[in-house]
Amino acid sequence: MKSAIELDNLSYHYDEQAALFDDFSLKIEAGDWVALVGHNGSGKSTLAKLVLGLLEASAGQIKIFGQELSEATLDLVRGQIGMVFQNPDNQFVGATVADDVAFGLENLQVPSEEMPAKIQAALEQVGMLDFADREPHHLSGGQKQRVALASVLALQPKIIILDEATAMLDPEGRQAVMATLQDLKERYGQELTLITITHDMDEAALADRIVVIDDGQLALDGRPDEVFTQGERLHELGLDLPFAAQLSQALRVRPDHYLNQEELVSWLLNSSK
Ligand SMILES: Nc1ncnc2c1ncn2[C@@H]1O[C@H](COP(=O)(O)OP(=O)(O)OP(=O)(O)O)[C@@H](O)[C@H]1O
Repeated sequence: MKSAIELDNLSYHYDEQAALFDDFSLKIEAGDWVALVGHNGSGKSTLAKLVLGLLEASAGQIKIFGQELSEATLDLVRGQIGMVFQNPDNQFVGATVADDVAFGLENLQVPSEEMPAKIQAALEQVGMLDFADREPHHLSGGQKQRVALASVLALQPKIIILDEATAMLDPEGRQAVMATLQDLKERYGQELTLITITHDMDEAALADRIVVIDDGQLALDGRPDEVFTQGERLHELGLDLPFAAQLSQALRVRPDHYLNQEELVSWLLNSSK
């Protein structure tokens, strides 16, 4: 099976600046949920923009499902990738939630009789169907991001990139967006590749794989349990451990083993019996 995203020996630098990426390679397999983490300015958003063809690499290749990204394939490649950004308020064009989801479909010239079903399906998948006739600007931050996700889902992308999509949300909104992503992964399985760019390690813990970038270099790469047993290295990279891992370390529960929240709760319940 072809990788969803393959970056081969990529180089990129902004204007007169030194190279941000120099001979950078990374493969993301279809159906994976990858959390891309790293301190401020490490290159995460730049990487997303390169993948979308919004920036052009000075050397190397980008392949999306085996298709090389070039001027000729740009539209095709972009059609397979949906993007949700940080600021929920900058993503709305429609007067109502339904209009907003319709906008992308209109751009794709989807016949008008097919639209209501597609809009309904997309809003249902993010739990926002009851809000179809509301004005987007009157929703909470978490609801706005779920609508932004519905607008992307309606276009049936194979890859969705969320660039710090929960950074401006309160804990409840963040939780709702993450639960929606978990539902989507369950629903679509191998058909959907998710990339979440985040500073929140509790969010990163939900992914199948965590890729840590440090000044354009691949610093760590592995499953959450592999990455979170390297607390000191993460600290050097300007990152924290998830809360459950911090607590289990403080309690000295299996120091060489990463416990997720459920495992920690079960350990605490057992040890108090
Ligand atoms: N348009 C630009 N022009 C010049 N330099 C830029 C531009 N955009 C980003 N940079 C620089 O490139 C580097 C990587 O930025 P990027 O936004 O990719 O990092 P990031 O990991 O997404 O950061 P953050 O976590 O703060 O969002 C930073 O040093 C940044 O200052």
